Order: sequence, then C-alpha cells, then structure tokens
Amino acid sequence: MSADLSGAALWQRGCERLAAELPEQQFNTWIRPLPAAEVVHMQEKNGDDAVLVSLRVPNRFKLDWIRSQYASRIETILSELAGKPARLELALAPREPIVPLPRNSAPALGMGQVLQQHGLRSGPNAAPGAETASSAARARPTPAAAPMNPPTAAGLISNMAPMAPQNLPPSATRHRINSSLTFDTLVPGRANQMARTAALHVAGAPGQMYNPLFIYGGVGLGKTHLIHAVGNALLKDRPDARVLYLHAEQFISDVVKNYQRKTFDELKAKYHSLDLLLIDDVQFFAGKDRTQEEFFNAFEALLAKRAHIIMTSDTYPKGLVDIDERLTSRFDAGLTVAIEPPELEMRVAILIKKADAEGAPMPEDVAFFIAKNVRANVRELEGALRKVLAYSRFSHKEINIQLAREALKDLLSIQNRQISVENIQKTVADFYKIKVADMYSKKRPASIARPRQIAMYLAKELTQKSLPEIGELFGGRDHTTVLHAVRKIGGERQKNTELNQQLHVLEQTLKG
Ligand SMILES: Nc1ncnc2c1ncn2[C@@H]1O[C@H](COP(=O)(O)OP(=O)(O)OP(=O)(O)O)[C@@H](O)[C@H]1O
Repeated sequence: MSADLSGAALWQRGCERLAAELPEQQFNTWIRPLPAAEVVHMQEKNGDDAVLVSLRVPNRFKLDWIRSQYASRIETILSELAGKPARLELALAPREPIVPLPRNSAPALGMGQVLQQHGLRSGPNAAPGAETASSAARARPTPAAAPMNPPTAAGLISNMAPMAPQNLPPSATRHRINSSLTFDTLVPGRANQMARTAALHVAGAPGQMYNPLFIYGGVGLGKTHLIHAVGNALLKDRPDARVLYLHAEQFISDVVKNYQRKTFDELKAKYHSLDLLLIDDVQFFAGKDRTQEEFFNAFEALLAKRAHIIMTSDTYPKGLVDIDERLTSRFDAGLTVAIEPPELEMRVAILIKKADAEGAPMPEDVAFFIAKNVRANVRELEGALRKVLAYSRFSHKEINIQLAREALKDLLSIQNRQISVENIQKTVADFYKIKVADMYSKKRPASIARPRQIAMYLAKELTQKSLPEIGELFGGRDHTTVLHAVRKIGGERQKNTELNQQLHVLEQTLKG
C-alpha cells in the first residue's frame, strides 16, 4: 500500500470509485449498506506485498450476489489504488455482536457514513470521527473491534419501496412459504443462471427492477423452488413483510369463493396489501375470465405501490393460451426468464447435494451414472435418487454403480428399448399417411400439423429427450411449440376416445 494511503482511506477511495461507476440504484442497494472493510497488510506466498480486504456481509444471498457481481471489480479498483494486489475476502457478519463495543471506542464507519463524511452523499447522520488508519491496518478484527451490525437490507428496502403497514406479521401458514426451499438448497447451473440471478436481485431489492418477474420452463425444473427462495430470503431480512405464495388454482378458488359470497372487498384486502406476491403456474388462469379480471386488478394495485410480483408458468407470456392479452402483455413488462432442463454437470451436482442432505454421501461416479440416465427434469432425478437410497438402505449395500443399476432397472429398461424420435416420426407419418419430411417442414395445414403434434407428444412420452432437443429434431422448432403440442394432445386424449385409441395403437407399435 502506498505510504500515504491508509486502510480506511483506501476503502473510502474505493467506495467513491464504485459510487461513480455503478448505477446509483445498484450502489445504494448492494454496496452502500456495507460496513467498512477491514484492511490488513500481508505478503503473498512469493513474498510480494498485498492487502487483504475483509468485508462482512449481512446474509448469504447478498454475499453470493456481491461475490458474483462486484468482487472482481472491487479487487481491481483497490489494487489500482493501493498499487499492489488487493485480495477481497467476503464473510457473513455475525447476526448479533458477540461482545458489546467498549463504550469509548469509535465504531468503524459504514459505507454510507464514509461517503457522507467525504461529502459525497450528505445526510443529517454523518458520524464524526472515523476509524483511524492504523487501527484498521493493525490487526485482524476481533469481536470487540468488529464493526457495528450493518444496517439490514430491511432498512434499505424500506427506504426505497413503500411497503404496506406492518401491524399484522403473517404466520407461516398465512404466507405459505416452504422454509426448506431456499437459495442455499437450490443448486446453481447454466440452466437456471438467469432466473436465479434475477430472483436474487428481487430478493435483495423488492419493488425495484424486474417487476413483474416472469419465470417459465417445463415441469420439475425448480420454478416453485426458486420463488419460495425469494420469499424465504425476504422474510429472513424482514420477518414482518407481507409475502404470499400461492398456486394459481388457489387464486381461482379464492375468486370463486368470494364471488359466491359477494365478498370482493375481502379478496382485495387480502391481495392488494401484499409486499411480495409469488404465484405459481399462471397458465391455469386460461379461460377463467372472472379470475383474470381480479388478477388484473390485484396486479395493477400491487405494481402501483411497488410491491413485487413473481409469476411462474410452463410457457412464456405470449405463448399463454386463453389468457387476455391485457394480462399477458403486462406479464412481459418486467423481466421474463426461462429455466432450462439441467445440463449433465448440474444434474450431478444436484444428486450429490441432495444425497448429502439425506446423510448418504454419493460417490461421483454413481451420481454421474444416474445423471446420464435421468435427464428429463429435477423431479425425476429426485425420484431416481430416492429409489437408489431406499434400495441401499433395505439391502444394506453400499451405493455403487451396480446397486444404482439394479435400483433403476425399470427406468433403464424403458430406455434400452430405444424408441428414437426418428422412429416415432416415421411411424406417425405412416399412420396418418403424410410424408416424413412434413415432420420437419413449416407447413401448417391441420392434416399435417396435427400428426406432427402427435409425434411431438409421443416423443416426450416415450423418449428421454428434453423439449428443446425434441424441437430441434422437428425442424429446429422452439421448445415452447413442443410444450404446446404435448399439453394439447395430452389434454385432448382425456376427452377424445378416438384420439386415445389411435395413440394407444401408435404406442404399442413403437414399444414393440
Ligand atoms: N437447481 C435445483 N437444485 C436443487 N433442487 C432443485 C433444483 N431444481 C429443482 N429442484 C427440486 O426439484 C423438485 C421440483 O422442482 P419444482 O417443484 O420447483 O419444479 P417446477 O419447475 O415448479 O415444476 P412444476 O411446473 O411441475 O410445478 C423440487 O423438489 C425442487 O426442490
């Protein structure tokens, strides 16, 4: 560190640079509430001088966010200012101070205060007397010298978004959040990266950007898990926040109930006063006009008071059928993100994490074997894992590939029959007397489009291929087109006996 730049000054200058570089809202949300960093001299393994900058962050999701979004920039800025490499160390701040601050010791300044002192952001509470340079650089922090508890995100949030009155803390049953579905238990990967990042952002600063947040994807990919995680994160910061999770069907039945009783004021009071509404599977609103109207009202009321809305669906807003365009265009007005089926590495990570949580560590080769064979979604992966764990427990055998193969033999034998998408396309084309080439073509007449949809449905039913993979094999179609076909044919099959009979014949032919 240059002789004239003390630890406190280094941090202070770093903050000024960040304040100048980052959009104000980002700075205010993520950086400003942080307590002052501890800065100590150190030597790298090769003997070069460096500085170690330790930053305490109030909770896990903020820590993850700051690490992924800002850590390397902070290191670069501090290295430039110090004239030597700066290493940033992020750690969780203790929730309660272990030892009270000695009465006459000056507390370290939070970032907001540092900036106020420096005249960058003036405010009435600018604290006099900064931590001296040498006290920051002298030693590693001890509990007694630890910075004051940083301002919580709750304080931060309440500065930014008007929230509803807080005289009625909702109980777990009222907010319906499952406390085990958190960001900590959600394995990150390429497939959920965008959605997870956006969700983390909303959890840290609800009512701000990405409102509404619309998350879509196929079944069992973690949409429900992710929105519960946002609810849990916000409740951890603000236990009195008005958060509600519900499945779209619960909203529908609430509307019906209140319609029968003519108690629409109750419905309004319940939904319009929330800070965060998490609503799952909005495709269920299809064809429900009254529900759509009530949801529209709630939606407008919540956005007007900057409460946050997160929705999930099996398709993107424009792909929703029988939902008023007035609503679907609003669904799309914030941020729309997809969750994809997990890639191999992510499936392996999920298996290992879930097995660990069950107290049954899984060797990596076994996780790899299962992940290779179970590809559709995370729910099926969990099912396969349960089978393997149960098999190991009952047979008192250790978990290895041989055991996994035995436990999953039904599932594997289905795959071994090797029904290929090409085979399905050919069989269906023969059955409906169309050309195989029409399976990939862009032609739209019903005589061609319908067999194509049937083939897509069978491809999903009888193979392990994901929706995007199937779309690709049908002339590079989007996965939502396949999803639409799967839902349509699956739904019609329940009501149309002739179609059901045809599908039955096709299935038997293909299974051999
Ligand atoms: N990335 C992940 N890490 C850990 N668990 C996951 C992950 N993704 C999904 N899961 C788990 O997989 C199961 C299915 O996920 P979830 O219910 O959230 O799916 P979904 O996308 O909402 O599906 P559906 O549309 O069928 O409701 C849950 O038990 C969830 O905890």
